[in-house]
Amino acid sequence: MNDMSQATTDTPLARVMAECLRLRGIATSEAVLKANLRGAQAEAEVLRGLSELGIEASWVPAAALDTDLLPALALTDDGAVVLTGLTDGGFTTADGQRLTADSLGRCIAFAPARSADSRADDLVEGSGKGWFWPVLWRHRRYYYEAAALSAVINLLSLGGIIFMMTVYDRILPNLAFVTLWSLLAGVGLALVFEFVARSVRGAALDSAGKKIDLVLGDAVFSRVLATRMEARAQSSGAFANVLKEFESVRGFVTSGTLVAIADLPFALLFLGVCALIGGKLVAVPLLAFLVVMALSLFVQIPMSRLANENLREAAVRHGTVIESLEGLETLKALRAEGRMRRRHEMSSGYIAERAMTSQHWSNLVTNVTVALQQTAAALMLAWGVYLASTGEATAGALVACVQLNSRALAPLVTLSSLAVRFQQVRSALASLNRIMALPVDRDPARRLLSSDAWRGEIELRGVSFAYEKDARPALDGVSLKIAPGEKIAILGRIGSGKSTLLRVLAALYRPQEGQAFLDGVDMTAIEPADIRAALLLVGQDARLFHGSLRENMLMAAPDTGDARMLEVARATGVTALAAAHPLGFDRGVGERGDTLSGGQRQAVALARALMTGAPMYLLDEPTSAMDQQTEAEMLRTLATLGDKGAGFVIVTHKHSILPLVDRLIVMDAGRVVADGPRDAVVQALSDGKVRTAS
Ligand SMILES: Nc1ncnc2c1ncn2[C@@H]1O[C@H](COP(=O)(O)OP(=O)(O)OP(=O)(O)O)[C@@H](O)[C@H]1O
Repeated sequence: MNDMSQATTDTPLARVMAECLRLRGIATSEAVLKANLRGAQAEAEVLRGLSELGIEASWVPAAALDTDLLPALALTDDGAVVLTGLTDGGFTTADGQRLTADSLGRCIAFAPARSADSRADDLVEGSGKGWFWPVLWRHRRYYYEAAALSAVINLLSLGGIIFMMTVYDRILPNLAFVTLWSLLAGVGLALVFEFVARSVRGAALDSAGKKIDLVLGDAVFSRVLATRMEARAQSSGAFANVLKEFESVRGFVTSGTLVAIADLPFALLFLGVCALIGGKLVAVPLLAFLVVMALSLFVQIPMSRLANENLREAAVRHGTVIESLEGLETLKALRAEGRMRRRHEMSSGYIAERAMTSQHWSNLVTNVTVALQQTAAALMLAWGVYLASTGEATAGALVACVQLNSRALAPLVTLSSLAVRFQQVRSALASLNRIMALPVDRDPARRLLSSDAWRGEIELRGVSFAYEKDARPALDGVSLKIAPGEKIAILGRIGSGKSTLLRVLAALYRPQEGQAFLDGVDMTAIEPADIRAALLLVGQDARLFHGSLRENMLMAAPDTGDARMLEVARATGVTALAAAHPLGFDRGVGERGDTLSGGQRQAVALARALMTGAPMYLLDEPTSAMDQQTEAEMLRTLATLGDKGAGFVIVTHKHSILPLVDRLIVMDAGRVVADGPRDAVVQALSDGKVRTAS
């Protein structure tokens, strides 16, 4: 089987790959590989996913494998195997089979593990600028091609001008028709070449555009998904807007814009030729050229400021739009549409005003350039007449110089009209650089621990965490230990830090003080995907994603078969949801799960989590939107979970959940104020012996 999409989703490729990597001395778990390779459609995507984990790999045909590259992973008709040794004309696999090279598809060979050496870190981890220019540099071939073609086009156009001069100076006075037709044929040929060169140049830039788009687009989006929660922007809309701006950056570096830049040196060539032909006459276009250049550079100052202001306001406007769309129901119910509309209107007005001023500056440069182009032509002609009267210039030289003047100033007209865009792009690139420099979940310089056998034992030592720098900490010196399989409820008033505690346990946020351990290992030394697979969080908002019920159920465990899905669906009441729709498990759930009720969404979210078979679940009010009967069914499911050895930590405001747990933790103002066996804590609470801050 050579189709990666099949291999990564339908077969336990991640398991086989983890085994292969282990044999190669690279420790990584199935969970981590699944998290990074899921959805990889192309071979290059698999390599990119691995490279993000610091694993160097390459695709090779089976016949090219030698002992240095073994163990390697090979795709077969049934999935994947680990090749461990070479035999005559074939391979032995990790499970003792013998396979011929012909029966194998493409293979992945892994480079041996490298030790992390912090001495190189400064060079490797840049300030966020390293994502863009190196990619452009890698595609420089296309730009060289485009620049070479620009040279050809400019030189050919020079031929046209020389032709015109010859017609005036030699052909017209002598009525040399034969020469005229031969020259005309030459010019015709040059025009055909110019047309071809322009088309090829366009195609080269398009190819560069497509390739750069794929690489950079993916790099930016992957980085956004990998950004640490505490580092991401508060407004998703504003964040999304910066991503949208990536389009403008991409469009700029792969559009005809660069052609105008490549034309600029030829402006000097045209001026040089003008000096050769027209002598002193070149002073006129040279002066015009310098004035336009100076003006173009000067207007960059206000335009840069305007572009920055516009980008900021466009982010605010996008944030307003996204927030309004997400909360449309509530806005309508509160009749608060006007408030959002006004915010949108204000932003739009601000943006339009600045866009107009930018355009005004750009128009000024364009108009001045065009006016100077024409003035220079008129002045050259007038001065040319005087020069011609003294024999210093010919009529042909005059006509050629006027042409050269317009050719020399033409790229400036294009560039000045692109100045607005250039400033937008510069400003967008600066924002993107900031995003690309945000800290990510996974420190690429560290070789993180990875295993599939986490037991779910948790320990926090003096953990403190605040969402914002000077805000009161949401967790304040929390210390606790949770044994594998324990069933614990966390109680506490609203805002006491219960959800934050679960988020820190799931490694979504890192403690600013203190340490968190999983199975005795500091969580900062473990692959975040491993922590999240072992300590599975079901958040308060039970968020589903656009797609079918089945896709949502299988989201965290795509390799699971239908039998397991049905078992979990039955236990969580999701089968009833499927049965109520003609499409069954293929029914769509809408964006965010909007076509389901709140309680139904919670049932699916819980089922989705249970599919993974994690050793410990972190449940944040998982049944808050359910009716009594459904809740009772859920709780029975949770209890059976516990019986199978999995533990859970459940945040709840419901007393009906307490009989299910052995231990209670009470939180107040970010601190643990009571922790112990359930009955003892309930007693202490009812006796008023638990001291709270308020
Ligand atoms: N994303 C966030 N950004 C900033 N502050 C936050 C964020 N989430 C929570 N907080 C603050 O952190 C504190 C603890 O919130 P948390 O959600 O952990 O409380 P909780 O005990 O789970 O409350 P509830 O029972 O209402 O769910 C609160 O003061 C809250 O205002």
